[in-house]
Amino acid sequence: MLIAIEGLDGAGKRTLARGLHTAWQRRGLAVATLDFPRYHRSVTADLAAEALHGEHGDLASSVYAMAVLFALDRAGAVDEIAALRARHDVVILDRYVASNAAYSAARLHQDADGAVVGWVERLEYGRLGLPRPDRQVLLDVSTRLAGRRARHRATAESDRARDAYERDDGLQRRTGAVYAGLAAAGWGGRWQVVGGGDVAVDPAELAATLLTGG
Ligand SMILES: Nc1ncnc2c1ncn2[C@@H]1O[C@H](COP(=O)(O)OP(=O)(O)OP(=O)(O)O)[C@@H](O)[C@H]1O
Ligand SMILES: Cc1cn([C@H]2C[C@H](O)[C@@H](COP(=O)(O)O)O2)c(=O)[nH]c1=O
Repeated sequence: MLIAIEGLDGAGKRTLARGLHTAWQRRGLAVATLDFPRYHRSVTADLAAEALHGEHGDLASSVYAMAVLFALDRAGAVDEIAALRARHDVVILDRYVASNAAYSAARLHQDADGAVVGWVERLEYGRLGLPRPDRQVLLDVSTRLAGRRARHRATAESDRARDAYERDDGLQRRTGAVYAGLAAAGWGGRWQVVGGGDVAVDPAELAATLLTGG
């Protein structure tokens, strides 16, 4: 089972992914987690991060160029995803293709049925051959809470200074709206929305729900 966790910067995706991982392991399942972008493992991922921290000239100003970098990072992981799926009951992806759709559309002030969302779908699920996830979990934390967590993390961890997307409150707000639209439309497969109203998500409960298909 391939599960993608999606949401805003600072929403708590990594924390939730760890919680799900532990919950499924406790049930005796073989679980693997893969984070995107694959920092320090993929040149394209590192180029994207560097661009979002002000390097590489005007690279970050191009929505499509940034999206291609993120997509090529994932394309380089197609075999790895297949191998992980072959050896595990559950593979958790911390961000996946929908991140590219949501952030690109938000940057272009488009919504979930805008042109760039269709372009991401054709590029990644089409030409690059990425597998569609069995379930996409949208961690629907408010922009305010996600922003507060991202700011707190930036002060607490010296290597986690906020990047250009994280500093842009308007972009985060629009990204949240696009994510909601993608989930409502069932973009790329089935979605489960959790954490709305900033309620705490119990990873063990969610792990059980995802397995039973609820
Ligand atoms: N449920 C929670 N309650 C309190 N703090 C949380 C919770 N979830 C995450 N945090 C904290 O918020 C910060 C961001 O969390 P996390 O790294 O999991 O977010 P993320 O969505 O993976 O972020 P990004 O996409 O920017 O990497 C971290 O400092 C984390 O400890
Ligand atoms: C994978 C991916 C990410 N992004 C955006 C989302 C974030 O703002 C940055 C960096 O990701 P991180 O999880 O905060 O490290 O990049 C994107 O636009 N498209 C993608 O495919």
